[in-house]
Amino acid sequence: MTSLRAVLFDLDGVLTPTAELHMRAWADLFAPYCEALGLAPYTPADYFAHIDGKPRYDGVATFLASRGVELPRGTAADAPGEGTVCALGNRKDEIVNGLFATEGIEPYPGSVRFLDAVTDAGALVAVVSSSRNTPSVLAAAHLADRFDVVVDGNVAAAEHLPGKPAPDTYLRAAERLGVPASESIVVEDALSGVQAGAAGPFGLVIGVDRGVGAQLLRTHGADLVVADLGELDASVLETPAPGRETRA
Ligand SMILES: O=P(O)(O)OC[C@H]1O[C@@H](O)[C@H](O)[C@@H](O)[C@@H]1O
Repeated sequence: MTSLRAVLFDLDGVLTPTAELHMRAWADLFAPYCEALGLAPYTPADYFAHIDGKPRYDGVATFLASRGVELPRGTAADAPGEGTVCALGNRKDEIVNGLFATEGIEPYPGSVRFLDAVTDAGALVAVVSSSRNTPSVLAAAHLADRFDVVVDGNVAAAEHLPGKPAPDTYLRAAERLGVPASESIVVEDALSGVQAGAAGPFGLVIGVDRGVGAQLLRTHGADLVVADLGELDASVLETPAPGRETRA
């Protein structure tokens, strides 16, 4: 049996509890927005279905579409506000950075134990996140020097890589590590993230259930679901994904 040689970790919700802060910031943005416009109220289910794991402006556009709202895209230089997709995304970025500063960022202890275990076993490791805040979140969590490769929202924008649920950012990370995707594990907590894993020829897709629900993670592409990465050890590097070789 071929060992899996690389582990590609999502960041928010997998390595750090920052998905929760992103979730709060999106609610702070969209709950009053929906109320003011008389739209159906924003709920946590909207985050999981439309926003979680996706690049910032894709999340805004997908949520607005769910309420039948279409705004001009605008540009990343738009002042935080409500007139364009980018302006709304930039407002949310102000809110989430405020939360990062006031709440602080510590990694999940179980995730650090799993990272230690696979690294000690010789696996190469990467972070693959849609977030453009990845460098500051990794630094705040004291994880910046733990990864061989980082493919984040900034790299994706610079290299014109489509974001999750497309598999491209994960494929790029495996390529940069010099490990075939088929020998790489994708670790994700978001539906868009496990979909990205299932859309590529990866060796294994692990779902971490931080609220999405184990069954939904499985039906969207996870081969294996855990509540916390502390449940796993380096033996996962020997885990074949059932039927994986028949996938794209
Ligand atoms: O706005 P950022 O920091 O670039 O992050 C984009 C997305 O990054 C993902 O990692 C989060 O799951 C989403 O909640 C977030 O919206």
